[in-house]
Amino acid sequence: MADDPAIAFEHVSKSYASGRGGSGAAVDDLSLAVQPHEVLVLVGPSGCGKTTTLRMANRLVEPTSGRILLQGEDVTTVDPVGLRRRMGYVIQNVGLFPHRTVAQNVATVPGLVGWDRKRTAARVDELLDLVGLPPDRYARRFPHELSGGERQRVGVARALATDPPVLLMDEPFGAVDPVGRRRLQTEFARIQRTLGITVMLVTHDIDEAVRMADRVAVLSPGAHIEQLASPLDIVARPATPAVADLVGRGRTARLLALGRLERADLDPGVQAGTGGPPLTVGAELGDVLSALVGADGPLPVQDEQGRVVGSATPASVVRALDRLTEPDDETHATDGAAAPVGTLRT
Ligand SMILES: Nc1ncnc2c1ncn2[C@@H]1O[C@H](COP(=O)(O)OP(=O)(O)OP(=O)(O)O)[C@@H](O)[C@H]1O
Repeated sequence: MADDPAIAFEHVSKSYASGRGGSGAAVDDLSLAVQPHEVLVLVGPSGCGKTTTLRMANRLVEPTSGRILLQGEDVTTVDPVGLRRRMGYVIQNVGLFPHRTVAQNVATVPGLVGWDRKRTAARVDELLDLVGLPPDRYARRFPHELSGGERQRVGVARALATDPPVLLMDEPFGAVDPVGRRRLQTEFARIQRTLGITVMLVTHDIDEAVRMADRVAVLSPGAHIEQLASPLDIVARPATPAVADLVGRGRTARLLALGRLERADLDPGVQAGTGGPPLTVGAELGDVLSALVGADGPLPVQDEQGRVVGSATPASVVRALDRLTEPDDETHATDGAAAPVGTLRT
């Protein structure tokens, strides 16, 4: 069981009774495994089956066919209350109980599963601290006394209350303004790493996907997997035209955020420019570019031991982008979906 995926979808399909005709299944023969401790993000256009997929995992929607396993166990054999305790669920707009305080909202599932008052109160305080809402200031407030971002934090705390190994998140930051959203994403990434929790997250925002994910599954209608890969691979080497289309706008900017400087990108000469901070092999390309913009020439680059191993110029960044987008084997060279970065402008 220890080696089982956290969640496995095996040939899962879902057709809604009200669906038109037989061919338009919301989810059509999906097989997908979410590994323990990873953040797997489902991204794709509206109506492609993301929410249906997520809701089948916790049995808010029953599959028409196929099996879904939670840590090796068929979810249909787990009683629904036990299942919810093992899978937290966070949705857009949270769905907090409006007439209950923050503390009472977070205590919902512990109450359902019969925790005593003391244990519940301690857990509520711990979780509010974890999500950045100090209990002395927030525990007694009501949802209408919170900002949108604070409500989302309460939603995350509530979903984590019984320490579930798996968290399902459906557009969890969708209702928050872009700045607050970015902050929530960063904080949530910290919480996820701290807890080592397995996360399956649904979004239609490719930037959120590549920022949050260990792996991204790009879906097309019927929850068909267009590509399942690391964020960098998705952006640098889209496997199909649909993926290329999704990452197309802003692709170079995303590559600058995801890509790293390597030795092979450097100019061999060790000319020391001035005005920029020291650069190291492995630096984020966006940081390299920023440093070069503030410098008056090539910048020396050090290895992990602090030895200067070459210098970085704007050409180094272009080389890095070309390296990242070069097809590295036949599987990536599909239909010219991954245009060389030199042809892309963000
Ligand atoms: N209860 C339902 N009854 C009938 N059809 C449904 C139902 N729920 C979803 N569908 C249909 O199933 C398909 C997939 O819907 P789903 O909500 O899973 O997509 P999604 O990718 O999450 O979309 P969005 O990004 O817009 O939320 C859509 O065509 C939708 O109209």
